Amino acid sequence: QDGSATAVPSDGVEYLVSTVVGGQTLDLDFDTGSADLWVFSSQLAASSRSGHAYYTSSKSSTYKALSGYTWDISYADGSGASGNVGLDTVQIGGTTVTNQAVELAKTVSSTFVSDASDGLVGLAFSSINTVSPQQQSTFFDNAQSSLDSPLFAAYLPFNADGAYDFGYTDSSKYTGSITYTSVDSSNGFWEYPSTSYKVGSTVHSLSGYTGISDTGTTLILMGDSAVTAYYNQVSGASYSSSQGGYIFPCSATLPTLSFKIGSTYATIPASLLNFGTASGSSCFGSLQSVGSGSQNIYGDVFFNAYYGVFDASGPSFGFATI
Ligand SMILES: O=C(NNC1=NCCC1)c1ccc(Br)cc1
Repeated sequence: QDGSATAVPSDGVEYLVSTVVGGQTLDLDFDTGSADLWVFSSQLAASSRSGHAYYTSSKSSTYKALSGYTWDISYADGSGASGNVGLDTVQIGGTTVTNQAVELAKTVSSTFVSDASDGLVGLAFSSINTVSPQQQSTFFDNAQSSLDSPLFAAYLPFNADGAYDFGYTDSSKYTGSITYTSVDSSNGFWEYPSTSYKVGSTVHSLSGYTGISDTGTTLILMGDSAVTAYYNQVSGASYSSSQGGYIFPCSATLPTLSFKIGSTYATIPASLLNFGTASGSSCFGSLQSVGSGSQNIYGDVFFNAYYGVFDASGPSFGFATI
């Protein structure tokens, strides 16, 4: 059963989707960069649950415990969570999956306590699910057989309600055509070659680099050579260790940033490259460093400009201008 669920922007950091788990409604962060569906649960300390909706398995008539199953996830930004596992019915928009592995948090890191989400829905490949002793399938993997097409799409417009579409692409959410590229899922991500970028109109090579489409990451994270090349073109830009990234005068003129997804450039407009006020008259850049490694991470700021299609047949990733 195809369907669409509304994604609401929260604090400019994430988009939350109202999701029903065992009859209980939670606001979850859909994350194409991980593969665990986990929720704040009644097993958490009250101080960790503060400000959050949480799932209580004893209140669900359809919950089935998976005895002895555990999960423990660490994200690239240093956040993490862990707990135990059961099966329950999960409803997202018009799509329902029965016997979905639902990972109940017993611990969550401070980032999650302070963020607005009540848990995450992992939409990367099930090969990186952290449940032990038996890996579990993602909501999307479980839903595929009931969808018209084995795909979902992310529509995340800047500062406005968006959507996740399951089983179809919605042509009212994009202009022009969708450009697809083959995905290498061997690392468990929606990953593809990303071997060139442009600062304004100046072309740079990124030999051997890949990109990952990751709705669970807020910003655009690229290698230091690209980040340095970009901010060298921004008057007054500097790296601020106190702010944890590159900042610039809010009055600065920003160049566009383009990067290849497969063989086609995606272009991020200057307006999206100013993430907002850091402090005083300094603004924080939407482009920041991914640190070491050759994987660029194209997060929500990318999806603010492009409708993203995650197609399991292939697999492939497609994008079209919003
Ligand atoms: O963790 C990742 N994405 N999701 C989330 N981040 C923070 C909370 C959720 C992530 C995935 C792949 C790579 Br490469 C780097 C980061």
